[in-house]
Amino acid sequence: MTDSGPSRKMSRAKLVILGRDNCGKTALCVRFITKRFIGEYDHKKEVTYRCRKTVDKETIDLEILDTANKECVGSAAPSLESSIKWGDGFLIMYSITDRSSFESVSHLKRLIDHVKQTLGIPTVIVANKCDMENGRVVRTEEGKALASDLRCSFFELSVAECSVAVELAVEKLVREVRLEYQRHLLAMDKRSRMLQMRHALSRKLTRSKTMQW
Ligand SMILES: Nc1nc2c(ncn2[C@@H]2O[C@H](COP(=O)(O)OP(=O)(O)OP(=O)(O)O)[C@@H](O)[C@H]2O)c(=O)[nH]1
Repeated sequence: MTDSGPSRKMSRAKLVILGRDNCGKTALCVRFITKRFIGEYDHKKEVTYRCRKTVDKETIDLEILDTANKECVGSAAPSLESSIKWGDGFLIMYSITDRSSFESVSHLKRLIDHVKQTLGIPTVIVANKCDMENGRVVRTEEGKALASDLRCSFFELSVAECSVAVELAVEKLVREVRLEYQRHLLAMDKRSRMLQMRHALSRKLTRSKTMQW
């Protein structure tokens, strides 16, 4: 997140896409950036995409980290933690056709809270592959309930079938990151006002002591 000068608008944000292997993370990134759905990708590499988008009439430069096949335990954990430290906002994905991907959502959310050492980090949960109704093993209600427990926004969509739904989900995350940025600025302003007041008060006290002498 960075301040773009006097207007204090957020000009950049770093988003991290998390989720079990094969849930559609790369497909979502590519869909968001190019509006295209491409069936198969190289699954081995972690990639950072850069793009400029306009959300609510404000332009923003996004860096989107597509994490590769990461679990929250074992040898991949330190690298996952460094990706989380890097990010401003998180999109956790699962596939409605893979229960283990659904089960990893809460582990990932807990890890985000732990690494960031605070609650309320902008996080959106995306249930993917809703075009595969025949293979569904996670009900929409389960996804909604989990998102509500974890206090995250929730989208069920098909990256394969709907570009607009992908845009809505990522834009929601951008809005949440912006809101957090504004909150952070307000807190900083408040802190600096308090410090100014404290300095002014201590100067006044010193002056009045000097006068007594
Ligand atoms: N039917 C359907 N298939 C999808 C959808 N999204 C992704 N896929 C397919 O799911 C498979 C995995 O997609 P990826 O985008 O590579 O998944 P990933 O999460 O990046 O996988 P890893 O790189 O292994 O972590 C590919 O064969 C995609 O074509 C979807 O909405 N519907």
